[in-house]
Amino acid sequence: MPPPDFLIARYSQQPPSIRPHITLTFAQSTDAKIAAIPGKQLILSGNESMQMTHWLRSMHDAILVGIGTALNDDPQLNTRHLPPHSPPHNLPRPVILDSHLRLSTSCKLLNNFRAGSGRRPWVLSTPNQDPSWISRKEALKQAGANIIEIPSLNGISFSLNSSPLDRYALRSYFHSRSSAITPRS
Ligand SMILES: NC(=O)C1=CN([C@@H]2O[C@H](COP(=O)(O)OP(=O)(O)OC[C@H]3O[C@@H](n4cnc5c(N)ncnc54)[C@H](O)[C@@H]3O)[C@@H](O)[C@H]2O)C=CC1
Ligand SMILES: Nc1nc(O)c(N)c(N[C@@H]2O[C@H](COP(=O)(O)O)[C@@H](O)[C@H]2O)n1
Repeated sequence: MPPPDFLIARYSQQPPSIRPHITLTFAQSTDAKIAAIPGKQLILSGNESMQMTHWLRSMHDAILVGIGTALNDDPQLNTRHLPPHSPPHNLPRPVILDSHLRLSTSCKLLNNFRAGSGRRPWVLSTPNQDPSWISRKEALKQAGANIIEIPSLNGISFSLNSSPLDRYALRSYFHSRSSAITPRS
């Protein structure tokens, strides 16, 4: 089964050659909320909407979330709601913004990677000489994460003209929006 026509029409265009193609998505309640109480994942999407999200995931190179989302939701960021297909649907590369390397070594993203059912997660962090940061870096690498160190003062900048992801040849990414990550033009 292919993706719905309206998604094919929108996403079959080649991504622009200079800037990456970014899709920003979030599910919102009728009273404009995207999250509930801390520590609890809030499922807002119904079945059809969730399936559309998974089609979108299959059509992007990567999916970007903040560490707050990774810790709160322990997400999988895969395409498991799509009908089985041969060859398998494209899985987006999970990319986590995590300056202090708080990601758990036993999170589902790393478990799925080690089980062969998910891509290796990329953790974008800020280099640090603190021994505890270095030891967390080693533990996460051991668990399968690719730690990408990006010097920054006030958080990793995602200016549309020079995203750190450009350097890693990700031409499209799917940005699951939380409250904290906002794109700058
Ligand atoms: N309804 C929906 O569609 C979605 C809801 N959510 C919800 O959002 C909540 C999590 O939100 P938050 O923790 O506020 O946001 P978040 O998931 O973006 O995490 C915030 C943290 O990410 C890191 N971060 C973000 N941008 C960064 C940057 N440019 N450079 C370096 N580090 C950066 C910082 O450590 C920051 O404190 C969860 O409850 C989750 O369920 C998340 C995604 C989609
Ligand atoms: N499409 C959509 N609908 C909702 O109701 C949601 N809460 C989200 N959240 C995003 O999806 C991630 C969970 O992914 P998995 O189901 O574990 O694959 C979550 O972390 C948010 O980024 N999305």
